[in-house]
Amino acid sequence: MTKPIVAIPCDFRQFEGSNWHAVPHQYVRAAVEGAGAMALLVPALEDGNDAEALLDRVDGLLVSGARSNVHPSLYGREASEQDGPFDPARDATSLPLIRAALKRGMPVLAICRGIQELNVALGGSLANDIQDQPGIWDHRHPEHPDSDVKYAIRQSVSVKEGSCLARVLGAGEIQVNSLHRQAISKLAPSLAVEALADDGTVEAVSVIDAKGFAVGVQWHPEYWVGTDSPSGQIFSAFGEALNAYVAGRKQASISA
Ligand SMILES: N[C@@H](CCC(=O)NCCCC(=O)O)C(=O)O
Repeated sequence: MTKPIVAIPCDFRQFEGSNWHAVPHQYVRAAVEGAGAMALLVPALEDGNDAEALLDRVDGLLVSGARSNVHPSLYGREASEQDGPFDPARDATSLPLIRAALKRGMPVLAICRGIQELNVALGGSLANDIQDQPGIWDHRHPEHPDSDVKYAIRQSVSVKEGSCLARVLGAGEIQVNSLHRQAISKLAPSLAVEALADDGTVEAVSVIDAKGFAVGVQWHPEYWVGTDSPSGQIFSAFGEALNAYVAGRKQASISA
């Protein structure tokens, strides 16, 4: 069977004095090794991307994490200095892709910034610097040069009974990593909470009545996909959904 192709929207970044379209390798590796797919990186453009044309050529969408934050104007708020850094090109690329992929029933896995984009794309809002709120932990990564330390598994989340994730991981407590200072505030109407941290932070969602796999997680299953069981199970389930989508497309083209 031909490998499914997963679109991954890039960040618009500046390295070595020039502008780059970039995705951290861990997401590409997880798509390839965890989901058995090929990764297609989508340039982050404020204008010029055609979501429908792109989705006609891929089989799924993987929306990665990023240091930048979704611009508050996209969920009806004024932006302040503290809300940054921003990446408007990433916003302009990701949000239309998320909406269009969900409309087609294409598998979507949204991670960290990705779950935040999923929520905003569907009409929800975000809270900034959640660690400053009473009773909320510090979900940010430890400042450390070693990525394995930054992405260390160090937090419990509880997967809800009867959720999509429960069908993949089983309901109950799992251990995850945590590298974020924003989180879902107003939940988009078409999203269901799938997992919560002990401090009440939304850690996973799914799209209600989605035609296919449509899950967002606030943690980073991509990083330990090869060694951490829940991480591997999430990407394996994503891969199964991708293959089912490919088979469905083939069947539709035969019947047409
Ligand atoms: N900016 C958002 C999303 C955080 C996120 O995606 N983190 C992964 C990258 C971590 C890093 O390299 O710093 C937030 O802070 O909530």
